[in-house]
Amino acid sequence: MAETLTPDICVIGGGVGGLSAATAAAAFGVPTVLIERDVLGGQHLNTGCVPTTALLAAAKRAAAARDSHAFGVKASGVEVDFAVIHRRIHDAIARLSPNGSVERLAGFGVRVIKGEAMFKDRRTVTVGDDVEIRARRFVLATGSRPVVPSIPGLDTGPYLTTDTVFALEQLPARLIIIGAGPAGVELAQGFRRLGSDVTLLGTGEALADSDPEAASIVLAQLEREGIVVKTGVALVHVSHISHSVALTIEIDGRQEMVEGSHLLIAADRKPATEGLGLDAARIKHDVSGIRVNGKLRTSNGRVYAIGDVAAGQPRCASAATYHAGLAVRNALFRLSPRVADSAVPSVVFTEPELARAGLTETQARQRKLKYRILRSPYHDNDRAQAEGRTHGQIKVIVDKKGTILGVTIVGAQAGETIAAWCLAIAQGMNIRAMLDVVLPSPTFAEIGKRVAIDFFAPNLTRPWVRRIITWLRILG
Ligand SMILES: Cc1cc2nc3c(=O)[nH]c(=O)nc-3n(C[C@H](O)[C@H](O)[C@H](O)COP(=O)(O)OP(=O)(O)OC[C@H]3O[C@@H](n4cnc5c(N)ncnc54)[C@H](O)[C@@H]3O)c2cc1C
Ligand SMILES: NC(=O)c1ccc[n+]([C@@H]2O[C@H](COP(=O)([O-])OP(=O)(O)OC[C@H]3O[C@@H](n4cnc5c(N)ncnc54)[C@H](O)[C@@H]3O)[C@@H](O)[C@H]2O)c1
Repeated sequence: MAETLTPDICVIGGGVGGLSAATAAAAFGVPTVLIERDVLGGQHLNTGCVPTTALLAAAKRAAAARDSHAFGVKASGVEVDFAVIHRRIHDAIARLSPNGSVERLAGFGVRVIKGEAMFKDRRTVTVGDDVEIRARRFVLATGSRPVVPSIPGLDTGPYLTTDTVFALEQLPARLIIIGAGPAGVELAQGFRRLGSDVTLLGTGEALADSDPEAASIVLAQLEREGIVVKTGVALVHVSHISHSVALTIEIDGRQEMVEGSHLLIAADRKPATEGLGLDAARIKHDVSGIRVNGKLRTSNGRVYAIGDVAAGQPRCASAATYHAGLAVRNALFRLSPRVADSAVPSVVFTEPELARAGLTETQARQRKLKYRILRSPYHDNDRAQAEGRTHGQIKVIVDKKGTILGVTIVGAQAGETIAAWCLAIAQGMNIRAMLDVVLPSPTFAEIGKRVAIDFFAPNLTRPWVRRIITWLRILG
């Protein structure tokens, strides 16, 4: 072995989780090594959140330009130049890449090693034949990879995954998307608004992890925009013919054919555990990922697993960064903070956006909690009416005393307005806090105040309240 290193912390994987863990560890002044086999930044920067957001930004402008006549603004002949959109997506990635570059990490005190990491034993990792690392603690942040479903005929021709779709330099004329989770739904709306014909296929319900009322509002909008959505389908066969693809599906016992120019698989992801030598390190794992306890510790006490590779955890960038902070604190200080299972919010960045903090109603029911639902529609909100963005609602779940358990907002800017609710849930606040706070007006955030008023409204007509008012009136 050419070199042996003995850092305090060795992080494997340089996605958003690994980068956060490595920089956090180095900020405490401890020797830190980060191993990455590909480009730094992982899914978040290269194939996930950043390119999707850049695509959706262009799509929103195209949709706004087309809809502008309703506001008395005529924008005729809206044209999409996909080459510019492609360039903007990759410019955004390039502008953000320096934040996690080898040089910047070196500046923080992180040594980056390029190559494939593999455990040799319980506390030794090798990178090829060149480097051996014996660290005090390891943080595994190797993320996940797209799963390609086994459909007869699929492998006989080309198809896209979320890893390759952002390499497209031309707009797909007729796009079939398999997978109606957040990625499939966001990309369906993005490509449709840019001019593709889009068919979105789900084997189960679309946006199945979201509140069904909220998901139906998003799906209705997708259909209004001309996206063909089919759920509960079985994928029977794929035929690649010249420059097109024909997919046979079965729906309600009937077979039908869906044709397109391109096929995008956004169906599922699997944890990236292969080739890591987990068994040599006695790290328990299965198809769902690396098994962790509530402190993100694996069956090998020296090793933590975070982000997409950790079994049973939400797969999103915010979970990966949250985990990174917890794992580093546990590894360095043995503080043992535990993962709070409702701490990680989620947002589907369609228009309307679908945002959740804390529990959904389904989760509250599964946990047999006693709860009350408060709702307020967007069409009662001043800003929503003034801007003509009235599709949506807020749904708040509170316990009997009003403690906020969960919030789902579907509507304009839901991804921004959910932030206040994330704070409220993290601090264990009561819905009264929303009544007491003064909000700027007119804002979409005011729908939160409306539900708080609804919670307390029944009290205002109670006999004892009337009696107090009567007594005070007598006293002058
Ligand atoms: C299309 C799409 C859109 C998304 N949009 C959002 C969004 O809007 N918001 C959100 O919160 N989440 C979003 N996500 C999910 C989010 O991107 C991921 O949950 C998050 O990036 C996972 O981070 P990670 O650090 O755990 O893993 P990854 O980003 O997968 O990084 C893992 C890294 O480890 C490296 N690696 C793997 N094995 C080894 C090895 N043996 N040795 C060395 N290196 C290794 C990989 O090369 C990779 O760079 C999206 C995902 C997709 C696909
Ligand atoms: N805005 C966001 O926060 C955001 C956006 C995109 C992705 N993500 C996260 O990234 C991860 C990946 O997202 P995703 O949407 O690709 O995956 P997902 O697992 O969330 O959804 C995949 C969908 O494909 C379906 N599916 C599974 N197997 C299938 C098969 N064999 N054939 C057809 N359909 C199948 C599932 O039922 C599900 O509806 C998720 O954890 C997601 O939460 C987050």
